[in-house]
Amino acid sequence: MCIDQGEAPAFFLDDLDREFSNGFALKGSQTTTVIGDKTYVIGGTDDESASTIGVQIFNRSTSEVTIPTVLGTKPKQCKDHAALLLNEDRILIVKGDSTPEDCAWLLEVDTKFVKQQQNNFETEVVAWSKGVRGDAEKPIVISGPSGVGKGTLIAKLMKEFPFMFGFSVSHTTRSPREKEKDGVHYHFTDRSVMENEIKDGKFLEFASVHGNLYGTSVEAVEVVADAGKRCILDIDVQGARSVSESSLEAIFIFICPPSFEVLEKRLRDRGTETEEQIQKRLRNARAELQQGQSSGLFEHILVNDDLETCYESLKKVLGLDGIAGTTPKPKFENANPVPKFVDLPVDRSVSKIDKKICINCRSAELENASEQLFVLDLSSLKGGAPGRTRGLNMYAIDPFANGIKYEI
Ligand SMILES: Nc1ncnc2c1ncn2[C@@H]1O[C@H](COP(=O)(O)OP(=O)(O)OP(=O)(O)O)[C@@H](O)[C@H]1O
Ligand SMILES: Nc1nc2c(ncn2[C@@H]2O[C@H](COP(=O)(O)O)[C@@H](O)[C@H]2O)c(=O)[nH]1
Repeated sequence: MCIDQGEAPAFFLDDLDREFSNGFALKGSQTTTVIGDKTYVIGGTDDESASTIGVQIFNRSTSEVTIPTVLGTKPKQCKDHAALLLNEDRILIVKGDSTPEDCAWLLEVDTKFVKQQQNNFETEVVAWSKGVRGDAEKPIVISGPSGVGKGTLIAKLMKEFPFMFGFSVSHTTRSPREKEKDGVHYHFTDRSVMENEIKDGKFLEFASVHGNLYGTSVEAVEVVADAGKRCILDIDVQGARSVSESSLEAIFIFICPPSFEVLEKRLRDRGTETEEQIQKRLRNARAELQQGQSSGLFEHILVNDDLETCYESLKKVLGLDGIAGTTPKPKFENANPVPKFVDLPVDRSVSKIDKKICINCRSAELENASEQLFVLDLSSLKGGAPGRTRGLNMYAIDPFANGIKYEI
């Protein structure tokens, strides 16, 4: 067997007590998890039409129930789930009747990220992130004044290494330029829509740049990582600072022009801005150059004088000098049968052995097998909300093939 032997499984059955002192009663599939004075009630909502799993907090010292601000992508409702407290700061939710890709979710309740957001929102905050397998390489943040050549360098990188890099498509309230496509260069949006989405916690970072709103959604970064690629963000210095303070670990690169005059010429020659906008961008460039070079935020500062020389320096920083970029990464092929569904036992109990969560799934997958053991290995979890918690390992153990592990 690949789970540790000799340790008695600890069974978790959360909601033994289904009524609270203030008369608040749990509904069918809701579970409770206690942390200090707070009981997190997970599942269902007051609005039964809601399609995602709801969260309420019962404060035992005040007997009040609050609905927190919920950040991150929320998991879809399911008929059943199990809840397990991890490290006093996040709760693992195992969805019953789900696919392996959608079975593990983490609700951060007291992590560094949640504490920061509580200060911003001045409310109770919790944040969902989806547990996913494998690691993602650190995203690359590229900043520099408007017209310095960030977009040109990124386009070269993506062209040479199409299988390696993916671009984080930002949201912006500025109007599209002639050749720009919605959803490719930017998600073009209205200010009021974007402001509401910012309030809803959709953005990893956002800033007002040259009079318009720009922002990186959590989803923009995560879809690139989900596709197995390394994410590139083209954002201004304010945005880079916000990313450095977020839970996203990234590499920060600042691009400088050889001189202010050259920067001005490139902006003018590009021909995409009015004179008024050019003046505004140049005024902002002075401040950005000063901050970029002196803030200590950027680990790498490159001068874009000759394009090819700067591109080679960028490749070197990324460890790509001498690497051919056209070969796709081999896909992981799994020869073993894998279960299509994770189904919780009737009593919703799952057992935790060290950092492994074991679930006796009812399975229609394996003929003659009434159940099979499904293991969620949390020993290499990385990152956290917003978005995805990576490094989850999942495998099934065939009850008939002693010791054979099926990677999912
Ligand atoms: N090394 C270079 N030498 C000469 N021209 C360059 C060089 N790098 C970029 N350019 C040109 O400068 C202009 C501005 O480049 P680009 O649009 O990539 O800048 P940017 O930093 O992405 O600007 P913004 O922040 O406004 O999006 C473009 O016309 C591009 O072709
Ligand atoms: N903070 C953020 N800055 C962003 C984002 N997307 C782009 N940008 C920066 O805005 C300026 C202007 O871009 P332009 O396309 O109008 O020329 C440039 O410096 C970009 O780096 C973002 O999501 N967040």
